[in-house]
Amino acid sequence: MGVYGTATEKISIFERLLEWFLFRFRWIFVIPLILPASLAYDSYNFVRNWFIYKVQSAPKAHDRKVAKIQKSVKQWSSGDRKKKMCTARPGWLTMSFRFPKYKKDMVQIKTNDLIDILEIDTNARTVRVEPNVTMGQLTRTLIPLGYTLPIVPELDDLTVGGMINGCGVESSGRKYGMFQHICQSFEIVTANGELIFASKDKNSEHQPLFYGIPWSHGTLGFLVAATIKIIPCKPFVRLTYFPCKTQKKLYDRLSHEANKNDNEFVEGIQYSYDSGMIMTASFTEAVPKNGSLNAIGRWHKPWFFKHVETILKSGKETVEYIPLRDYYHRHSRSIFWEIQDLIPFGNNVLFRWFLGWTMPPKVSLLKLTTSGSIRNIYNRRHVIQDMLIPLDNIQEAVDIFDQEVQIYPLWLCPLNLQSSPGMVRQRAGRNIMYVDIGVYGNCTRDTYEPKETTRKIEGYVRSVQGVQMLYADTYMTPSEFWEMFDSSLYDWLRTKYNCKEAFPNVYDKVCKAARY
Ligand SMILES: Cc1cc2nc3c(=O)[nH]c(=O)nc-3n(C[C@H](O)[C@H](O)[C@H](O)COP(=O)(O)OP(=O)(O)OC[C@H]3O[C@@H](n4cnc5c(N)ncnc54)[C@H](O)[C@@H]3O)c2cc1C
Ligand SMILES: NC(=O)C1=CN([C@@H]2O[C@H](COP(=O)(O)OP(=O)(O)OC[C@H]3O[C@@H](n4cnc5c(N)ncnc54)[C@H](OP(=O)(O)O)[C@@H]3O)[C@@H](O)[C@H]2O)C=CC1
Ligand SMILES: CC(C)=CCC[C@@H](C)[C@H]1CC[C@H]2C3=C(CC[C@]12C)[C@@]1(C)CC[C@H](O)C[C@@H]1CC3
Repeated sequence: MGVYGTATEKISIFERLLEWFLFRFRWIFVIPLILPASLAYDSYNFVRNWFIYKVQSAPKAHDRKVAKIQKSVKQWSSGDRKKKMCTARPGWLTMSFRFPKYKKDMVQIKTNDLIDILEIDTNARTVRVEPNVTMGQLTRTLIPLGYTLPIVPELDDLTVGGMINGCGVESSGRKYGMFQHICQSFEIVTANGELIFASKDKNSEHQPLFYGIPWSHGTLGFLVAATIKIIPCKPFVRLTYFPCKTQKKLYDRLSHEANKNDNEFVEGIQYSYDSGMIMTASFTEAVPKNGSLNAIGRWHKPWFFKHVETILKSGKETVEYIPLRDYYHRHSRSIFWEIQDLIPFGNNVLFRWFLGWTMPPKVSLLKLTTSGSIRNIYNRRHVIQDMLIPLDNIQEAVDIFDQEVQIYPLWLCPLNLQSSPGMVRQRAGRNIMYVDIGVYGNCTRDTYEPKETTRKIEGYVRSVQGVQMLYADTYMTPSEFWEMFDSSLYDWLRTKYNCKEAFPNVYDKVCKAARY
């Protein structure tokens, strides 16, 4: 029997065929099981969250929940401290492809029930939330009140805790930066069980901790609440599509629009080496009489990236009016473009009209049911990476992605990176326009080796003072990691707040060895 693979990973033709079959025909399982389960899960949460919000029981319950967390941490602190702590959020719920290995050897602190919006203060223009509140929950609550978060990372199930302890980017990043930049303060349970308030305010005693938390992945304390800025919004966005048929036009347009103050939102989708679409949007009160309304979130509508591709093919600059919530979650229904591997015929008009209302499958349930064989295929062929690099380097960066993985579409999301203290190293002393290049899909290059290829890309990203989003697989060594990220504030905070015994170092949580 023929054997394929690298020296470390030999597999037979039979195994490969079985994997391929399971991957290709996964929809047989996804449609009758995962879709109804996703619908049931979402419906339950919708009703539960609506009820809790209406009876306003969350703020009282919050103090009780936090006291329980403090008690568990104090118990750990007075114990033998042989094991370190992490949250008890199960690996399958998290928005990365990997299952965290580290959790099973650690003391898991139950932060799972911190799932409520605590307070919306329209005078102060803030919302105070628990960390497991999701982006979908926030847009559903805030938009009808005429408010929104300045940055809404698009997948419905992303959590505030993940966006703060990890990182969050979205098409309004050109104006507001990353999710951490729209936060005002964090309430943290420290390694000795104390509850502290870390605020952006320069007079706040714990201000350095406020800057240290983003990207630290829960290794400086447990986040139990966050106060985030809100801004007034309007019910629609006016979205302009700029088709670009050469790479130069695409990047020139991206750079021009990212630096233009009138744009609230700017994103690009690159469909091939030399073509793509740049989209800009701003809030608008109503659809003008001759305007074209497109409720892209409705169940029977084409997947957003396919709709954009159709406009690209037409080559016509186009304007559409889109309901705000549909715009924010435009990539949810097709999980960017990942859905085409799971349900290849999902964008067919008949499927959309008959079963579109059951979509999308929940990422967490897909993750929970990813068998070993499917995981092998993903490990060998599939790339899920986001690299944040200076916008001026985009051409060079895409050349490297093209040479190494040749995956399209690419997601291009400009973001204004502030020069503030913290793990993300940006020492210019002024804001610099970065771009997140998101690569999600199957690699078509024969030379692709997950580790070597990713290391080459990581090396390039470091060389231009870029950073890799840490939900993705990172193959860097500790010294390479700390060359990419800034440890000065982090290390000092680890000592000041007695974190070294309590929590692993962030590298040990995010490196490949810590994940299945
Ligand atoms: C031994 C020790 C003691 C410490 N004691 C305290 C303390 O008492 N109080 C306290 O608050 N902190 C303390 N810290 C933390 C310290 O504030 C941070 O490490 C701080 O970021 C160091 O700044 P730096 O410019 O020296 O380092 P750098 O490594 O140059 O920069 C650190 C961060 O600041 C950013 N930065 C650099 N230049 C600029 C700029 N011009 N504009 C905006 N951002 C910039 C960088 O991007 C980076 O994220 C201590 C750290 C150490 C190692
Ligand atoms: N548009 C975007 O920006 C997108 C971003 N992502 C990425 O997905 C991830 C978010 O996924 P999500 O499932 O929401 O979050 P996760 O559960 O994956 O959490 C991410 C990290 O934050 C830590 N964390 C979460 N909550 C707390 C808390 N209350 N206290 C302390 N630490 C905490 C976790 O620690 P522990 O390991 O202890 O649980 C974990 O290390 C982010 O890393 C983000 O970068 C993914 C898709 C889109
Ligand atoms: C916009 C940014 C910054 C990132 C988007 C990343 C997402 C596209 C990925 C994050 C987690 C990924 C998972 C999958 C697809 C791609 C992501 C949503 C799967 C659903 C693919 C199918 C597997 O069986 C389960 C995966 C879980 C994680």
